[in-house]
Amino acid sequence: MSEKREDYISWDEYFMGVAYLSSMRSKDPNTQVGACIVSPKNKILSMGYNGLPIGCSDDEFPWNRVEKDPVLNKYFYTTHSELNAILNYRGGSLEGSKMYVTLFPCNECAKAIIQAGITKIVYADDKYDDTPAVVASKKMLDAAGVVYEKYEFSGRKIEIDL
Ligand SMILES: Nc1nc(=O)n([C@H]2C[C@H](O)[C@@H](COP(=O)(O)O)O2)cc1CO
Ligand SMILES: [Zn+2]
Repeated sequence: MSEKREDYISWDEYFMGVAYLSSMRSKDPNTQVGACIVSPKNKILSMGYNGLPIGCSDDEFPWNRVEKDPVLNKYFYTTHSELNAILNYRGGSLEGSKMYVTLFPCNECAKAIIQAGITKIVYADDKYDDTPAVVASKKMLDAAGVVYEKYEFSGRKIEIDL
């Protein structure tokens, strides 16, 4: 009788891998973010990446970051991956679920995460940790009892022929 294979990916690699795969759909030239929401029983409930709302053309809206006029920058228009993952969910409740996300959530997404009942965040990168948005985000997540944990990179590389 043959044994089961042993080099299968872990739950964490699976869910963070899906978050990274989602981020690859982003049209943002500077930062691509992906999120994956998982039930307490390890079922994937939803995914999202940072992008424009439906009907707002990727080719017509701006992708700038540093224009003086904020209307000419992307920030007023892009929906963050975390909010998209929450909004993409078409099932019942996200109460008690976990979110895997490639970049630490901002204050706006933290509010949505808290209000959706998500109780744990696993994040890969925290490159904006010293910004007010992330400081405020952590303040709210702490107050609401949402646990956040840094993803531990396993070193595994996955190549997929598409
Ligand atoms: N947690 C996050 N999730 C996201 O989806 N984003 C998105 C918004 C922008 O489209 C992009 C950040 O652009 P930049 O400032 O690094 O050029 O990533 C940003 C953050 C940061 O808080
Ligand atoms: Zn956000």
